[in-house]
Amino acid sequence: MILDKINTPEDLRQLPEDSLIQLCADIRQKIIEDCAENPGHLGASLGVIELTVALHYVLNTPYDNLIWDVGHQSYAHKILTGRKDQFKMKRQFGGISGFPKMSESKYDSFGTGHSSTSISAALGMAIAAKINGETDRQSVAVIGDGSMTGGLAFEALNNAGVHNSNLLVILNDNNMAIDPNIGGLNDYLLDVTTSKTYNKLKEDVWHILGKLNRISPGMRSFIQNVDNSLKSLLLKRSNLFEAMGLRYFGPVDGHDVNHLVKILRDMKKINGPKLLHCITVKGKGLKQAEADQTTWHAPGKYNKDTGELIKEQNPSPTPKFQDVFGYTLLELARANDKILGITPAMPTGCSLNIMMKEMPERCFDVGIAEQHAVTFSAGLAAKGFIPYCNIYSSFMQRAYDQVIHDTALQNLQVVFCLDRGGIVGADGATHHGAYDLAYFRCIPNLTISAPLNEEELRNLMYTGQLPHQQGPLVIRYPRGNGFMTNWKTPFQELPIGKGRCMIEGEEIALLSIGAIGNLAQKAIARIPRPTIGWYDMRFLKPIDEELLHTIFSKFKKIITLEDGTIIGGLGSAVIEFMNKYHYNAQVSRLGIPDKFIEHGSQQQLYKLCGYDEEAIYNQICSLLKE
Ligand SMILES: Cc1ncc(C[n+]2csc(CCOP(=O)(O)OP(=O)(O)O)c2C)c(N)n1
Ligand SMILES: CC(=O)[C@@H](O)[C@H](O)COP(=O)(O)O
Ligand SMILES: [Mg+2]
Repeated sequence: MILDKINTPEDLRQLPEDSLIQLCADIRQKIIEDCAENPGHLGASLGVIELTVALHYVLNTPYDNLIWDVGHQSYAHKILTGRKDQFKMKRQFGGISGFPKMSESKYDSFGTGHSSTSISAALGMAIAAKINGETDRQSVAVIGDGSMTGGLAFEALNNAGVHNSNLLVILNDNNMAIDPNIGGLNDYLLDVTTSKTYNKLKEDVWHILGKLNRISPGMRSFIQNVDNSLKSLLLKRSNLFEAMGLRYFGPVDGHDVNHLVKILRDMKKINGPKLLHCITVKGKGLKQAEADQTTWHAPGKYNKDTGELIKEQNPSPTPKFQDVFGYTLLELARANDKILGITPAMPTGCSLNIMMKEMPERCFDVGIAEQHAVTFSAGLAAKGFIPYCNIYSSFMQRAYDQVIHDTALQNLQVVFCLDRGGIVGADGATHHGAYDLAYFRCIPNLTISAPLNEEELRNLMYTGQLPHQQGPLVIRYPRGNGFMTNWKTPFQELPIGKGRCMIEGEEIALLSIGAIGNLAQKAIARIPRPTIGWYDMRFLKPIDEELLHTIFSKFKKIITLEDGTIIGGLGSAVIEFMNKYHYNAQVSRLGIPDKFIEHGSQQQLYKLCGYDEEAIYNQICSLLKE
């Protein structure tokens, strides 16, 4: 294996060009073998192996900046940049991250995980290099066609066009996001790829480029100028990226490593912002992954020889929360024709695809565009529809102002279903839904809820569409399976802002919000009753003050439990209540501490944060001893 001899890009750059194809094959084999046992984002990473090898071969990394948008496609990059042996432990507790991370490697020029950031970051680095007089330093952003639909990417392109910096954007166009990439940009990219006029222009540009290599620098700049003025008019009219001020090259075959090397070498000689459009295949090299790209985006375990997916040994008898959302929304939508479903590019992830199958005209996949998803929903609500806007908690961070300015301020009835609230597991720090309870609690008009289980999720979703429901409602639930086998219970309206006592107690009151309360229940079951009282608060805002008065009048020891950051969430709300009404109690707050939490299983991370079942039990015991 050639890969055996390669540990760093410096080793790679010693290889003759004719061995690059074999190196790509070796890397592909390693990724397929390792991910079979230790799953991750397979499809995207298989699609950029040739690009990764060509980039590290031509660029002078880490002096040159190389930024991977989202970063889920960075496996070949990790293998080639000193992490070959650690790759087996990626995404596991204590192992390397599944995403690029500046603290992990000097070759990770910028940390990613959320989409559409790469062009902004690369432009920042390109301008920094320019200011520093480093005219030879390249800054390269590799961004997918899906991530290019994000508003931030467009903001960056718009800005890049007016700076004469050494920025290269590689558009990795595989015509897919996690689900099929849909929208105007996607149609445009397909047009560019197939248009005859366009390909003619492209050939002319390559022709000039080829000649540039063989002539003197003075002549080169003269021809470049002539080429620019002759073509700019035509290209600017016909090409979006040229119109924004970037020179456009392509489309090229993103799996022809030797051709990519040649093109990248040529492009290094051209100053100013430029974009190379590469056509790739998501899942390249594994038949099943190419055939079903959505499943193989992050497929779980599979047989490395046959590519057959391995079924879970003991599948959970309870449903995933996301599926409870999906089936419940369809059920509600059948009965209420005002209900619509919105997702920013996660129809499979959040299970809106369940409603999409039956009612495609009432579901909207708006692209990787969380800000737009929220304001679009607000617009629909302003005209009397009831949008269920489903966004993963950590991606909702993008749309904060849209929730405040466009939705809450106008008190519009949008139901925000926040999937992946709390610790998510292997995706790690970029993806934990740690902050939502805290960042939403300070927004007026917003009702914030978190269901304890499937039945509660259904009832909250039901309550959200009732005619007397006012303003925006947040329903926040975690990644993974619920707790009930018979979860399709009849709908019941839940009183807004009301919590409930689950277990009566005498010495300590444990107040929880959301599904993490089920761990509290288990911990309390180990203590002889009736010592510990358990309260499921259901709503963080408005918080149930009546219930809190009852609790504070009875208990002097209180534990709060939330699967979210301690600062600003339930614990903070309870302490604020205590101060407001001058109660005096000892309040211990369990939740995510004030630091970024890495990757691992959910259980490992609950333990790390001090709120797994054992930690809750220990906290109760230590309070009992006092
Ligand atoms: C802000 C944000 N929203 C959603 C996601 C979830 N997500 C991760 S990868 C992906 C699809 C990306 O598509 P593309 O950029 O084309 O890359 P590909 O997977 O096709 O290589 C999505 C929606 C994310 N990481 N960040
Ligand atoms: C890279 C990315 O952002 C998504 O693929 C994310 O990993 C999906 O997470 P779930 O597995 O929780 O749907
Ligand atoms: Mg794509």
